Amino acid sequence: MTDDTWGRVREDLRKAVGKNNYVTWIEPLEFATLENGVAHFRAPTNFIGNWVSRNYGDQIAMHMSRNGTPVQRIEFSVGAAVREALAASSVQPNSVSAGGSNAPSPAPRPQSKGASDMPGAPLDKRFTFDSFVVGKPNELAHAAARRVAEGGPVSFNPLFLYGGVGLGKTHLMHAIAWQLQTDRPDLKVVYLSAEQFMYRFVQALRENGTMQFKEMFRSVDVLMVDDVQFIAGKDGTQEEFFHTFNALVDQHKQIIISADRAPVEIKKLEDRIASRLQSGLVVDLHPTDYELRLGILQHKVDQYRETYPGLVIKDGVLEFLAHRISTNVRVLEGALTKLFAFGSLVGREITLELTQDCLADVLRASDRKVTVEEIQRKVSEHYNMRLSDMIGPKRHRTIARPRQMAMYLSKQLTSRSLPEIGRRFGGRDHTTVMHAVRRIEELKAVDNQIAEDLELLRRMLEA
Ligand SMILES: Nc1ncnc2c1ncn2[C@@H]1O[C@H](COP(=O)(O)OP(=O)(O)OP(=O)(O)O)[C@@H](O)[C@H]1O
Repeated sequence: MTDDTWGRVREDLRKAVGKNNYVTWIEPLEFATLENGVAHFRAPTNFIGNWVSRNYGDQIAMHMSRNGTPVQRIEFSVGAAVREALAASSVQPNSVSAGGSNAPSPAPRPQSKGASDMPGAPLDKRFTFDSFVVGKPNELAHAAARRVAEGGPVSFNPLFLYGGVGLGKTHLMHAIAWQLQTDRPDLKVVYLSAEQFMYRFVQALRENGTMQFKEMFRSVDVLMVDDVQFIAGKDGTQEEFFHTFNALVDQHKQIIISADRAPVEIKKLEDRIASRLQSGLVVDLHPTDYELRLGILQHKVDQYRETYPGLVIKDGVLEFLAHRISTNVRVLEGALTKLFAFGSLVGREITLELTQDCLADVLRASDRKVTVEEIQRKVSEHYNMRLSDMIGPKRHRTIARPRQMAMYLSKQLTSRSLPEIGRRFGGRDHTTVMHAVRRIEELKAVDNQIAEDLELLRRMLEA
């Protein structure tokens, strides 16, 4: 492909994706080679490459083909060329987690005091408190987020939100930002991913702009950093983050952090940083339960009604989905989107049968995988004991026996190793788990009650 052709493709893409998206995502790309139908591009960072690949890959391929260069695949690698345009651009890359694969165009960055010269990512306009469904697994995180969003005196700093993939961390952070923008436009609110923080920092180092970088970050009123686990092991960035963090806390500025796990569990994160991160309020988003999943689906269906008026969804379909898709909310949403699109395309009402056909692959992929935590919960409910006793030190038979059963079930139903199971049971040794497994196997053979209980628990867990 000649430079001319790439020029025309870029022009078409600019029209197709809009100026902001174009400047942020397409302009930094450098066309490298075209071989055997594979177009190779260099992107300034992995982050940009991944994002473009997921969100604009098809469009790039299409416009190349339309301009006489048919391609089957687009590939990205990280190249040395970092376009000045990106550095100079006031529009910064959105976080991957802020959008996911079906992310809409980034909304305009919130306008706030001094926002024009601040780094930060655009907010997703769908991620507000109104669209966040609250249930038991996320009620504490939601309440804490609401409190911070009031913008009153800082009562816990930082607010540290953690939880597994797709459980709503980014959604809550954006919701806080949106509310603050509306109610407290006087505050400088900055949201960005830890990867972007690093990117800005490295860029500042390269351009001798560290002073400016420091001043910029230390002048914000509310700083939100998403997916902070990303900076673990990146020494320079950790150090800078630590100083930024301390400077803001000293000034009583609110900091909100998210990660995929608790601060102490983030490997290669310096101890002093981990301890700083947990010095405020640490709340986790638990895996969704059935009720929450159903609530989210119902909420989404209400929203979809505007796009697909008249589309009928039969009783039992949402319950079926809430039951069968228990991985994460993003997958749940994706399934519903596909179902609605399919239903409206074929002009049929959405029945259970259609759902099973249309979502066969999604349903297969999310066949239930039992976790040690679920096992602990179910077993403690069954024996009417406190969940904390599962991991606690008590050795009385009424507690020790169910604990051994939970260890046994964990070995049977999950792929966790003995040491991993031991760690999840309050840091016990793998020999303790091994002993428990053997003991329960023996008891099962001679004690009908235990055998029945185990069978019942297994069925409940695999349901
Ligand atoms: N309680 C909820 N109510 C409504 N939507 C939700 C809820 N929880 C998650 N979602 C939706 O699920 C999707 C994934 O959420 P989000 O991106 O916030 O997850 P995350 O925890 O940041 O995940 P990651 O670890 O991948 O960054 C989003 O579209 C979000 O709107």
